[in-house]
Amino acid sequence: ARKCILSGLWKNELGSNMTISAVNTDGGFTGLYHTAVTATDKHIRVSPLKGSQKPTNQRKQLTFGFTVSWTFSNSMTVFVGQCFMDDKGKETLKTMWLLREEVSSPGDDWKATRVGTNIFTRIK
Ligand SMILES: O=C(CCCC[C@@H]1SC[C@@H]2NC(=O)N[C@@H]21)NCCc1cc([N+](=O)[O-])ccc1O
Repeated sequence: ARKCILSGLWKNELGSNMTISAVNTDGGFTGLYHTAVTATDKHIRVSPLKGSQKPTNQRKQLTFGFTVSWTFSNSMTVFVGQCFMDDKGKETLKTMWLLREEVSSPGDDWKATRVGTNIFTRIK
């Protein structure tokens, strides 16, 4: 494919994997996220994701964003990124994320958000 396509199965350098469903005409998509890591001692479970991308007819290397609402912890992560394709047609999703945990009081708000990067590649 000469254009990045988000739908399919992806993994990142932490060992997490995600499945993105078909992208609809307005760029919306849903999927499932299975994180390999967690900051809680909770048992990790698959969590839903919802996102949107710029329609591919405009961009080859499209930008996107998605939200994962964790089913096992009162926290939420948003990912934003871009799909890059090398000259062999290999796609890479370079992303940054914000992880917001639920804290018990506004006084703890300062420590409630973590930030990081993740790189995703396709799982054949
Ligand atoms: O762990 C999670 C959900 C999974 C996040 C996985 C991240 S998303 C970015 C990165 N990429 C990826 O694949 N996986 C990781 N929430 C913990 C928040 C939390 C922390 C504490 N605490 O630290 O005390 C207490 C209560 C809490 O709810």
